[in-house]
Amino acid sequence: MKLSIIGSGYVGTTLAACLADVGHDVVNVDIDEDIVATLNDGEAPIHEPGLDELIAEHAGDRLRATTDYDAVLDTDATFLALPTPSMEDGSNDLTAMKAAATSLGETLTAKDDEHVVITKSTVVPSTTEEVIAPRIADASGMTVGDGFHVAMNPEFLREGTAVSDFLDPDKIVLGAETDTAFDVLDGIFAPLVERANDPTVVKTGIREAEMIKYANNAFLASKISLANELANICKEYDVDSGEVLDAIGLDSRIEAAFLGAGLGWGGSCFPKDVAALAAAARDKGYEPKLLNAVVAVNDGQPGRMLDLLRKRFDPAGKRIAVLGLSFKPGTDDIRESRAILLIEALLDAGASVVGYDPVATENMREQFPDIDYAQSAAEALEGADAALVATDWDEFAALDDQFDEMRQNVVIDGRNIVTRRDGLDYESLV
Ligand SMILES: NC(=O)c1ccc[n+]([C@@H]2O[C@H](COP(=O)([O-])OP(=O)(O)OC[C@H]3O[C@@H](n4cnc5c(N)ncnc54)[C@H](O)[C@@H]3O)[C@@H](O)[C@H]2O)c1
Ligand SMILES: O=c1ccn([C@@H]2O[C@H](COP(=O)(O)OP(=O)(O)O[C@H]3O[C@H](CO)[C@@H](O)[C@H](O)[C@H]3O)[C@@H](O)[C@H]2O)c(=O)[nH]1
Repeated sequence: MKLSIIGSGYVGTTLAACLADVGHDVVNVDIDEDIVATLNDGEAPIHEPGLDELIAEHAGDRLRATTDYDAVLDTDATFLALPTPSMEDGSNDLTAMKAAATSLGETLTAKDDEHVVITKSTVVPSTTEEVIAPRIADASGMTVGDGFHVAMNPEFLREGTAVSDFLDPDKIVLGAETDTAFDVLDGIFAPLVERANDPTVVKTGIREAEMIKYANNAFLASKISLANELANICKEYDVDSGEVLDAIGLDSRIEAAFLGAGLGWGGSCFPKDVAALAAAARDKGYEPKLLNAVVAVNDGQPGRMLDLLRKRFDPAGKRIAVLGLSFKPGTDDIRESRAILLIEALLDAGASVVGYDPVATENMREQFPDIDYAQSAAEALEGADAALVATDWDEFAALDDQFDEMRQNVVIDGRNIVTRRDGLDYESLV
């Protein structure tokens, strides 16, 4: 099939490369000329394992990029993969979605055959039908179901494993209200389903598809917060929370994934999506009590880590190494990274901070240009009074005599990853 994708960030680029790989002709439309040029040069505009290879293979053939919306005219369907960031009250900022819907509608006036517009972005229930579809209708002069159709296909990929998550998903959720839309969605995903490891295809309504995405992320974030709360209680009773969480994860009704206790969840999705779902609930007069608590537990973890440091000494005037700056291992993304909160708190307390991360240093330097950055964990530890471990990069598990170069031997582990050794004043957050 011929497909267009508006927005070529983490999701749009992965979607484009993977859909080209399963055999479709794909064009990416983005307002960012640099991203378009990078894609047309056969390179990935973002850092994701396997993405460079797919783009190098298909660019100039089944995959191209442009800033010109007219490219959608030669396609059967368009995905909207635009950002939906948080506004002050947590609700979605739909500026990019609205702008893209209007541009798309204006373009579709020149199209003779029917077109299917698929929301890929994470949006609260009713957004596709009540915000996006009316804008396309107004700008195109067409009506929903006659000239164009709308659909919703939420995305569950994780950063760091985006390509493999997309090409081998647990489930594919297709939300639509018309047979035409479902037929087009079937045509798009059939070659992926055939190649993947038997994913379940969930066919549902548009609002249900929108909600499934939020429910998925809310559940995972809640699971981590519950693991953190249990681990915090374990700590009070000198109980090994790792053993407890591993054991409950063996229950097939609970499952081991996302029980990793520690500094909590960050990234571009969980904080934004839990906030948007809570804001959407409040908008309808329902106070989301459990989600509020899930956020509160998450927000509390960095402060608990600082308390463990303060138990040893006042950080004012001390040199503190923060190991790990990205929001999770395997990515250079620092959005909503817990390390940001630690660094802010340390600076507020009058400490001097040296940060180290295998790949995220340059991104953190934009946020904190005035702290020190080390080229290695060993360099960060040299002369430090304490080390705070913020991200579970594998290399931190292997640290050993590098700790000998610290001025004081305090190590507070926010991810329970450092191997215990003699001579360290080591404490895990959980
Ligand atoms: N990043 C993830 O891991 C992930 C996973 C699942 C779902 N999502 C959701 O997918 C959506 C997109 O997220 P992302 O991380 O890919 O965003 P992103 O910020 O990485 O990319 C968005 C792209 O849209 C482009 N854009 C903005 N306005 C435009 C316009 N009017 N016309 C054309 N292009 C325009 C930007 O230039 C940018 O390249 C969000 O709703 C997000 O919540 C993200
Ligand atoms: O047991 C765990 C697992 C994760 N995390 C933290 O949770 C955050 C998010 O991690 P992860 O879910 O692996 O990364 P994301 O790329 O943010 O992916 C989430 O957000 C995406 C955007 O919506 C969804 O598509 C994915 O399904 C969903 O997992 C990170 O800060 C992790 O450190 C924990 O603290 N403990």
